[in-house]
Amino acid sequence: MYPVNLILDEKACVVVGGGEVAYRKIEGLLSAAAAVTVIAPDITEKLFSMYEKGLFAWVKKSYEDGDIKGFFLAVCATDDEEINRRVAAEAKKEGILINVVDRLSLCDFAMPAVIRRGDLLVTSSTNGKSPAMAREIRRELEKFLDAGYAPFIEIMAGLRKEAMTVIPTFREREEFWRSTLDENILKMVREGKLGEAEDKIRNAISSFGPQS
Ligand SMILES: C[C@@]1(CC(=O)O)C2=NC(=C\c3[nH]c(c(CCC(=O)O)c3CC(=O)O)Cc3[nH]c(c(CC(=O)O)c3CCC(=O)O)/C=C3\N/C(=C\2)[C@@H](CCC(=O)O)[C@]3(C)CC(=O)O)/[C@H]1CCC(=O)O
Ligand SMILES: NC(=O)c1ccc[n+]([C@@H]2O[C@H](COP(=O)([O-])OP(=O)(O)OC[C@H]3O[C@@H](n4cnc5c(N)ncnc54)[C@H](O)[C@@H]3O)[C@@H](O)[C@H]2O)c1
Repeated sequence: MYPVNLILDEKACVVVGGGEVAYRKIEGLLSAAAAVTVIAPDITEKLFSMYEKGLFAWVKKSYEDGDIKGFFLAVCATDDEEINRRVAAEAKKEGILINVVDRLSLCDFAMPAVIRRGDLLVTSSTNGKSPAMAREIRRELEKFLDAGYAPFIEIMAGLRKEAMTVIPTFREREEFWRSTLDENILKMVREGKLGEAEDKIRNAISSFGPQS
């Protein structure tokens, strides 16, 4: 498996099926800001209330060949083996990225277990060997990934820009960040001392120079 983070902003993605598993996949796609269409004759209550809020489009029908044409990515989450196989075949023919929820052999990509903290994304997968284990590892890692990381990444985006104006070369910036952004900073973030961590880095940027 080769890890990539797909950029889905507003890209047309389709989910075939509207059960509990489809719900999990739809939530993931919406978290990535995809434009989601669901094709299914019926959907769960939870999904229906999301549909009523306008979170995705719903084509209320059973899948037929041709239904996923034009989509960038497709997820097939029905309980019908024959439909899963046909959706995968259409995706292959049309060159659409496909995930069939319980059939790695029909997939172009598999879903990992996901932790999001703002723009921080941490994922866990087992090459399909044990999804339950991917889930448990995700739950374990969640304990260490503090909510403070999300606002601090926003702060870091600003500090990074400042460093670019002060520290001239890529090589020096690389060296700078590797020595400045250490475990003490991460500890401050975990303790909620975001301002203190920011000041420490800003001081290091302003004192950067041949003499330092
Ligand atoms: C990570 C996660 C993401 C997500 O779904 O978004 C995910 N499965 C999750 C949970 C989960 N899935 C299953 C159980 C029951 C226990 C068990 O069987 O282990 C549990 C645990 C639970 O729900 O407690 C059943 C299951 N899943 C697959 C098969 C088929 C097979 O193995 O042949 C079967 C057997 C069906 C059957 O027996 O009928 C296949 C896949 N499931 C994957 C992803 C892909 C590989 C990921 C990897 O590399 O590990 C892959 C290959 C394809 C795909 O779906 O992309 C999500 C955790 C999210 C979270 O909580 O964070
Ligand atoms: N990968 C995973 O993580 C995982 C975990 C558990 C189960 N599964 C498998 O995923 C499948 C779906 O599970 P579920 O619990 O969501 O099932 P479900 O029965 O709740 O939902 C199935 C959905 O598929 C839709 N559907 C059925 N035929 C269709 C068709 N011809 N066209 C469009 N939609 C159609 C139904 O309307 C329903 O919304 C099952 O086969 C299950 O074995 C996968």
